[in-house]
Amino acid sequence: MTVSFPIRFQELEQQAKDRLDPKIFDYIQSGGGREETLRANETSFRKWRLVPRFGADVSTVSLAKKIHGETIQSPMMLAPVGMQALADTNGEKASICAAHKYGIPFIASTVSSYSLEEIAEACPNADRWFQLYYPNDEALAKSFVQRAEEAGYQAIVVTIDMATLGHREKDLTNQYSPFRLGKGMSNYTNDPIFQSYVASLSQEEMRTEMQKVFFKPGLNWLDIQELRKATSLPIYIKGILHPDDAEKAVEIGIDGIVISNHGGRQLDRSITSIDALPLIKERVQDQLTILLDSGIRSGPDIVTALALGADAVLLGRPFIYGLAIAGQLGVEKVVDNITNDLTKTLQLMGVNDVNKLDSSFIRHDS
Ligand SMILES: Cc1cc2nc3c(=O)[nH]c(=O)nc-3n(C[C@H](O)[C@H](O)[C@H](O)COP(=O)(O)O)c2cc1C
Ligand SMILES: O=C(O)C(=O)c1ccccc1
Repeated sequence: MTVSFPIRFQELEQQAKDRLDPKIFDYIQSGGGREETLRANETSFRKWRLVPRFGADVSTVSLAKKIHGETIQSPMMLAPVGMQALADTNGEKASICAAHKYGIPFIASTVSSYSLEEIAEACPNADRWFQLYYPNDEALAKSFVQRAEEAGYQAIVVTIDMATLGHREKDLTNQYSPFRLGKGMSNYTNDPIFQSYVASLSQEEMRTEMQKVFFKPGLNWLDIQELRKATSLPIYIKGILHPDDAEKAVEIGIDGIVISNHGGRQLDRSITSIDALPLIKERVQDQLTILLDSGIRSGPDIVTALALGADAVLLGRPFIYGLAIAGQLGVEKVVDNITNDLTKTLQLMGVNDVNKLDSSFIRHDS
């Protein structure tokens, strides 16, 4: 019997669960602490209600967005997710090609299964951004950025919510650590600087060395300012939730932010992204690009984020589940389904261009 590709998120998750090793599934699905934020990510979208208007011709709907002068075909991107070979052997190489089919950017993680060069080569015309876990080593940080530039990446996304790994109860119970298994090291082992550090070390010692440079709990605004000087690529900061931090990003010439609680995987009881958005937007207005993730599952979720002032959203677990179920085709099905939902949502709201969304289309259900 062939099982049809799931439409509902719950079924997507269930089919991925059926296919994956239980510990790997738990690693992907779970959140930090008691998973309060993970749950809130979904429920807080529902506190917003859409207010449709009548009279616009919605026979066609434009989803295209301009981000830094580049057009993306719909207001979404694939979020940086590490170690995608856990879901499918082709990992990031499958996901980036799926993203390219839909004309949306793929954001490659620092801890991807394949190196940033391999990912770029898998689909050379794809829009690609590089997510940086700022290493606790200046030379390595510079080298990552330089390699991303050389491999045609169009932006750097610095993730700032990883001072330490979240206290993930499921992974701790399962005693599962992708680090211990040596996953997600390709960008390190293929780096000339990293290679010079580990030349005479055993595999085991190399893994320890990688973990040592991975976390930079002392990461601060000066580091970001230095990075600003070191590259001419647009820089995004991912993990912003406070308006003061968004304002600081503007001050030092950052191009954009990703409002994110890391899909509820880091700080439990964190504010949700959609709840953080209104005050951040009020503070920074259009001074930088605003992206948002954590809990995006449907067309109405995307419309809510855009109506409140986001320029585009990032998809995390939904596309990873698609990848686990059917590789590249699975990612395409997920993007296709969410895109169709978005199109219909806009038509039913009387909006024929995604750029026309604003706060008049939304009301808080209090
Ligand atoms: C398995 C997994 C691995 C992730 N790895 C990274 C990563 O390497 N870098 C990063 O910035 N965010 C990482 N994230 C967070 C995502 O970029 C994104 O913020 C989050 O998944 C969005 O929430 P959602 O899954 O509810 O859509 C990861 C998320 C998951 C589920
Ligand atoms: O699991 C994560 O959310 C994540 O970002 C990560 C952290 C360490 C290694 C790989 C991915």
